[in-house]
Order: sequence, then structure tokens, then C-alpha cells
Amino acid sequence: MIQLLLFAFFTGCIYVCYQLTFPKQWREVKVFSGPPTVPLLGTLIPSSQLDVTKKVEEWSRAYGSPFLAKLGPSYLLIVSKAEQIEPILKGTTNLAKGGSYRFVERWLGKGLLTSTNEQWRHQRKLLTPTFHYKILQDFLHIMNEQSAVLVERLREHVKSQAGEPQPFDLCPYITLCALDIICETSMGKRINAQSSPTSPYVQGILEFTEVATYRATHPWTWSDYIFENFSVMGRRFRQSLNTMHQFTKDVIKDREAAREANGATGKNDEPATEEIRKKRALMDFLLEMKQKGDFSSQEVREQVDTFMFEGHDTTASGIEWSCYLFGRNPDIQLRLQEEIDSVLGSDRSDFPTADQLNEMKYLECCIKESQRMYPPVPYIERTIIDEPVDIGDGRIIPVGTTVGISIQMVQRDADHFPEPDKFDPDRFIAENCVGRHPFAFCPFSAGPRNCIGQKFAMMEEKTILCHLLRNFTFESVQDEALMQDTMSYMFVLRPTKGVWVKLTPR
Ligand code: HEM
Repeated sequence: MIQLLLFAFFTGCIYVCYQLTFPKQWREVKVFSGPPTVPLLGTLIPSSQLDVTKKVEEWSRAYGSPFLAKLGPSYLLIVSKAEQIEPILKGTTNLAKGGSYRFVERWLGKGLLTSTNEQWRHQRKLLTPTFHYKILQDFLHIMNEQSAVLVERLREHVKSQAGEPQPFDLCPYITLCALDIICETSMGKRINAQSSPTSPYVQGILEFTEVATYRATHPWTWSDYIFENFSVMGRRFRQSLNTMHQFTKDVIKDREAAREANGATGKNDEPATEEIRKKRALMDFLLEMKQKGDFSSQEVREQVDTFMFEGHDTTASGIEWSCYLFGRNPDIQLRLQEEIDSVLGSDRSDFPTADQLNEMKYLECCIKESQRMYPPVPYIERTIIDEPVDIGDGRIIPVGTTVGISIQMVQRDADHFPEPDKFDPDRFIAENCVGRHPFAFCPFSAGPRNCIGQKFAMMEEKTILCHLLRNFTFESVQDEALMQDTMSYMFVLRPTKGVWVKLTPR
């Protein structure tokens, strides 16, 4: 009994302190309605990630955009209209992220994704030229080679099935291919994830997003100290983190030693030959910056880890959802295969060039439509720290508010995309885009803090899909209702039951 009274007393004290600290902010934000809250707990937390996804959609329909939700002692405004996200994302102020990103900082530190203010501006300015299309073209051969490995693995799988094609889950194949590509392009290191998926580094990466997502929605895991020292999941997580950090540090050391041996000074950025140029990884550009004094060793590691985190799950998710949709829409798939065959000709052994990929306009429309319906990054957060934001309907979002932007709901808004649940790639033919709200389609976010890797991602998605469609015809066996019911979103939109397809070699 005495313990219960003490507990009630302390929680009461915390509640009063909280109300005294934030009363003004609370009054201002109360112009937005939302689901009922329980003191201290806030809006009752659904039990699983899938429930969170469904609840957010349900509340958005019931309370409109934005609606106010409370998670533990903090509150969130969830926005789902293009017109309202525009003033939040487009300005050069209010570029800080929300609290959920804290859970990925254990791996990424203050890299480009998680840094704020001047630190972010400095990093973005330095890194933008690294993602120039000309540099990215040098990565195409890696994307092609790893796609060929993927095709070979799938052929072997299909061969191992006797008789009629049997459905199987495509996701593990795609994820490992994307991981191989990002590792080789970021670090210049082959990890052969497709042939050795059990390496501790690969396992650590595969587990990381899962644990980070779990923590973001379960407040009792929010203390790093308690989570990592007193739970089995937390201890395993810390071990994986150590492995991942050590791996990147070792690669940096080796790469630096190789640069020194080659006499690279960082003063002359131009490599001697085309062959050397093609072997450069994103890390080499960062090491050049380090030699010029722009980055420390730790910052190089944080940026490389950021590319690893942002650059594999996202593209894998985009490709998986595309395959699912192509497998449900045979007419669209056939049109795509005709386009690919007409650009590449009948020789299936040739790799597509950058110009040929550019010619595949219908493939691009299909990828965009898939990213609209199933955005790989379905939800992002901003904290309004610099100045209040006028969302255009007479309401103001006050300073101090964390805003959750549901890209998923923005892109399924019937005001901008009639019949939003229909897969219709023609929406992205140039003349059909005229007059569309500029923020209605934003899979890579928008404004100054948009995705720095979007050209990389489009090139990778196009390359892998081109290889797949050239060699196989897909048939999806799951229906739309099941996919909608079982997808989960936090950092990346996942088909939690996988993408089950039957593959027929062409
Ligand atoms: C289909 C694939 C991808 C999608 C849909 C995607 C989407 C996004 C989105 C929505 C953001 C904004 C996040 C936020 O505001 O919280 C973002 C940021 C970022 N992305 Fe991507 N991304 C993809 C692939 C990539 C790739 C391949 C890389 C790197 C190789 C990358 C690197 C980054 C980085 C570094 C940021 C932080 C940018 C900043 O804050 O300045 N992304 N991405």
C-alpha cells in the first residue's frame, strides 16, 4: 500500500511540474483536436506497430489534419495534407528533427540525417556535390553487378522448385542485394551479403531498424542506460552496435592506409585514370574532406553509417512494393517489359547504361506510382524551433511543437490523386503532372532537408527492376487488403508478411 501511495505521489509531482513548465505551449496547441488522453500516459499506446499505423489513419479521418496525439509526456501534431506540409518543409528555418530520431543516433551519431542547425548546414553543403549525377554514374557498374547476382540467386531458387512455380517471399533477396550495393558504393567494400547473409555486420544492420522502431513506440525502453543494461534485447542491441561501429572504423582505417600508400593528398581531387575513378566510394570523398580538415574521423564514420542506414532499407522497400504491384497488374508489367526489351534489345547479358535507364520513362512512372502508394519512408518528423508556422487555415503551429508528417496519407489524398488506391502509373506522365500541388507527391520529403540520395535511389531502383523484369515475370499472390492490413511504418514502410510472388523465367 505504502509503495502505491509513494508511486501516486511521485507521478503526481511529475505531472504538476510538467503542467507548470509547459502551460503556454499547451494552451496554444489545444486549438487542434485529437483523441482522448490519459494523464501521464497520453493517448493510449496501441500494443503493436501495426496498431499504431491503423490508429494514426483512423484518428486522421476522425479529427482531420493536423490532429493532436500524446505519447507519454510529449505531444505530436500529425499532418496529412499537402497544403499544410508545404509551409512546414519549404522554409530555411525549422529544420530540426523530432524525438524519434534519437533512437537511430546510437548508430549514426550526428550525421546528416540527425544533425541540426549550423552543424547540418555545414554537412549538407559539403556533401551535396558528392551526390552529383556524374559521380553517381560511376556506381552504376556496382548496381548492375549486384543485380546480376540477385538474378542468378532467383534463377537458382526457381530451378530448385519442381513443376509449377511456387510462391515465395522476395524480400530477403532484395534486402541483401540492396545491402551489397550500399556497402560497396559507400565504403568501397564488398560484404557479399547475398552469399553470406549470416555475417555479424549484416545481421546487426538487419536487426537495427527493427529495434529502433520498437523503442520509438514503447516509452519504457526510452532510457539507453536501462534498455541496454537490463534487457536481453538491449544487450544484444549494444553488441550489434559495437560490431557495426567497429566494422566501419576498420574499413576507414584500411581505406586511409591504401590512400596513403597511393600518395593521395586530398589537394588534387581528380583521380589519375578512369579505372581508379570508378573504384571511388562515397567514403573516399569524405576522406578527402577529412584531409582538408572539414571532417574528423568520427564524422566520417557517422556519415558513412548514415548512408548505410538511409540507403539500403529504403530502396529495398521501394523495389519490394514495386514488384508486388507489378505482379498484381499483368498489363502494366507487360508494357514495362516491352519498354525494357525495346531499349535494351534481345541480348539479356548486356548491362543497361545510364542513358538507357534514362530512356525508360514508363519504368520511372511505375516506380513513382509505387512510391506514391507505398512510400518507403512513410513518416517523418520536424520540431518547430525557430518560428511559429501558419498552416493557412487560420491556425498556427506554435514553437516547441513536434510535427509528424504522414507522407503515406499525404500521397493517398483523393483531392490530389483521384481514386488514390488505384495503381495508375500514367498519373506521372509529364502532361498529367501539370497543375498538381508541388507537395502532393513527396516520397523523398521536400524543401532544403529533402533526401540527398534520391538520384542514387532512383538509379538503383531502376537498375534492379530492369534486371528483374528482363529475366522474370512476376505474379503476386497476396491481395491488397492483406497488404494494407499488415504493413507497418515507422522508419521504413514494411510488408510485414513479406512479398510473396511466383516467378516465371522469361
Ligand atoms: C527509395 C529510397 C529512398 C527514400 C524513399 C528516401 C527518403 C528520404 C526521406 C523522406 C528523407 C527525409 C527524412 C526526414 O526528413 O526525416 C531522407 C533523408 C535522407 N536520405 Fe533518403 N531516401 C531514399 C534513399 C536514400 C539513399 C540511397 C541514400 C544514400 C545513399 C539516402 C540518404 C539520405 C540522407 C543522408 C538523408 C538526410 C538528409 C538531410 O537531412 O539533409 N537516402 N530520405
